[in-house]
Amino acid sequence: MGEALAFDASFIQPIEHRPKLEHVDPIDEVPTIDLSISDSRSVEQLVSDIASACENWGFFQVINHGVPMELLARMEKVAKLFFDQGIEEKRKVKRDAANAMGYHDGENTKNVRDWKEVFDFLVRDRTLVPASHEPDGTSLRVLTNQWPQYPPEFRETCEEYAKELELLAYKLLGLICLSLGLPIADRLKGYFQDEQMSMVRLNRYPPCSSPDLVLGVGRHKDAGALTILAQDGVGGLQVRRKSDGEWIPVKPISNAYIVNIGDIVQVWSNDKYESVEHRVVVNTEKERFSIPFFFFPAHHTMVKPLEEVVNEQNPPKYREYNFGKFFASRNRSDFQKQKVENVQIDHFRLPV
Ligand SMILES: O=C(O)CCC(=O)C(=O)O
Ligand SMILES: [Fe+2]
Repeated sequence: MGEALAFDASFIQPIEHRPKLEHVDPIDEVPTIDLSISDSRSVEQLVSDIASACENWGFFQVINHGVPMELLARMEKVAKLFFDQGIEEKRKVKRDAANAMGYHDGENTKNVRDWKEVFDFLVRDRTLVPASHEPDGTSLRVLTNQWPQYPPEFRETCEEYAKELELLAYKLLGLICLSLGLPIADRLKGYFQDEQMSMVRLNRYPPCSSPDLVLGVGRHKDAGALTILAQDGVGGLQVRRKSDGEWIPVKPISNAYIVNIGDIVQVWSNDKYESVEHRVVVNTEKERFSIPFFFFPAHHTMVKPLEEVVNEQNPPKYREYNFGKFFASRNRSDFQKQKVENVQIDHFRLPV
């Protein structure tokens, strides 16, 4: 992805979405939560910290999360070695309409091109997904991973990483369950076992001569249940603060993961927790790497407010929707510019 692309109009954000690049001093920041339990820190305290972070921010960072830091370091290394290759090499594992996994450098968020290149792989290889976004279509297709030859340890490292992150995802899902007052931490696990659609993405954001005109990823909400993100020390992720709508940078903390609530947890919690908008700004100097793990349930999951959460005073705010179809519609814009804004959970909101 060359610097000359800076002047390609497809990257240019509408004026109202261009980033302010001057330093913003956040009055308060995304909370950091220690996941370890000790004599001085009970599970109840941890669950209560998770509840406040989910309600107030929809985003938090976690430390003492159990993922070995040497494994993350190896992931960052193979990501860099892969992206540092020439475009011809990377395009050998290019994603296309037939295979959604692999390398690509042309994603659109809200119809503007993102200033990044990515490599995607599934946590469960050979995952079933709906063949089309059409609501009536019932046929499925199989998504498979494709792996580059270089670096040779790429595949093994990615597979090992995905397994570790899945464990962290279950841990966080359990804590979120408890924080919503559900009696059993494993209540939501069944939606993910066997056929989960979870995937890991390696992102590289190249430096850009006009960072004021573009975004690494345009503002968006994540469609899954949770996202668990590793970012390097460069910074660039910004979160829309719920209290005032300001874009607040998420400070890089070494050895921490950033966790955010996705659309599914918003619906499950009947809006107690919200999936918050975020975006990535780029800079003139440094390339940035990040690695999100998107925790997605099985394609056939029907998403609706949890029975344990709704009652007469808090009636369901959404009608149910099929996650696989939601995901398929959301991803259409990756290949073809869409004339309309892509699907959002608000389309399933029930009238009050
Ligand atoms: O790179 C980042 O910091 C965030 C990326 C992101 O939000 C996404 O890929 O959904
Ligand atoms: Fe995101």
